[in-house]
Amino acid sequence: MDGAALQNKTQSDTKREAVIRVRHLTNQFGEQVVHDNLDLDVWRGEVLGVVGGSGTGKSVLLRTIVGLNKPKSGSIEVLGVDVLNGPEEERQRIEKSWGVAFQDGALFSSLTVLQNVMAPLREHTGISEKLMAALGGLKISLVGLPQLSCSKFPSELSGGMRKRAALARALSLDPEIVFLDEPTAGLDPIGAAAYDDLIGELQHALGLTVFMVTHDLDSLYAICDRIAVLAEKRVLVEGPIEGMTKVDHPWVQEYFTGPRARAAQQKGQDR
Ligand SMILES: Nc1ncnc2c1ncn2[C@@H]1O[C@H](COP(=O)(O)OP(=O)(O)OP(=O)(O)O)[C@@H](O)[C@H]1O
Repeated sequence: MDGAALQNKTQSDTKREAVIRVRHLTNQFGEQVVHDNLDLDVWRGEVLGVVGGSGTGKSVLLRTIVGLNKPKSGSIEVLGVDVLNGPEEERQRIEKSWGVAFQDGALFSSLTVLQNVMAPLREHTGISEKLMAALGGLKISLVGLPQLSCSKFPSELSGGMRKRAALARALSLDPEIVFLDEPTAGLDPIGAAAYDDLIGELQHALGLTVFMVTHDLDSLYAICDRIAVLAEKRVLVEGPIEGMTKVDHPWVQEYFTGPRARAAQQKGQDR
């Protein structure tokens, strides 16, 4: 089965709502074309794993969708709003519907964990300090951090705790969509599995749509509903992980049928 056939099959199987719709996206830095006419749909309520070789533009895609990178051309709709060319007030409104957790956490180093989690509430809502602190504390519990971490600074946390704090901040405005950039990178296998479980649980409990850039095969098998493979400057194929081994492309074959993939698949079945 080729990429297009796999995509057609999964789309006709289920008529679902695209909460993110990327069309004809082109990103270029100087002479380097990173994306050329890239299309992608992200369905409501799914965990989409975005994979691809190093430098294929996974992070650039994430950054472009959330407005941190201006593309050369193309269109992006999030929850029906044109985030590239729509009215500014629509854009600002839609920004509150998503949260982003970057690879290194990107927390404010001079703020405590609680202050970090309260920051989006302070920016986007007019609620009282007391209510902000209560909601912030709730999000910190939700991601499995102890309450005593509220008063710690990011430098006083472990790498895994920093990732959870970043997730709590991403959840602070009760978003519909969460973007995660390599969330398990740098975690030990037990920490990474615990983080995957947390994402899976939160996605299920809160009905989140998750856009996750990852290299982690364990995460793909454990929690992703669908995979989008970036190669050749576009989404080469998208669909459930089971179909990936049948895609006739050297990188996809090597990635999804190599020994690491087989081990991850086995682990996924054992969970
Ligand atoms: N602001 C920028 N200016 C110039 N080039 C950039 C910029 N941002 C990204 N690039 C280039 O775009 C390409 C894609 O980068 P990106 O970080 O999206 O890759 P990636 O697929 O996430 O890679 P990795 O898996 O290694 O993290 C790289 O060649 C990178 O150097």
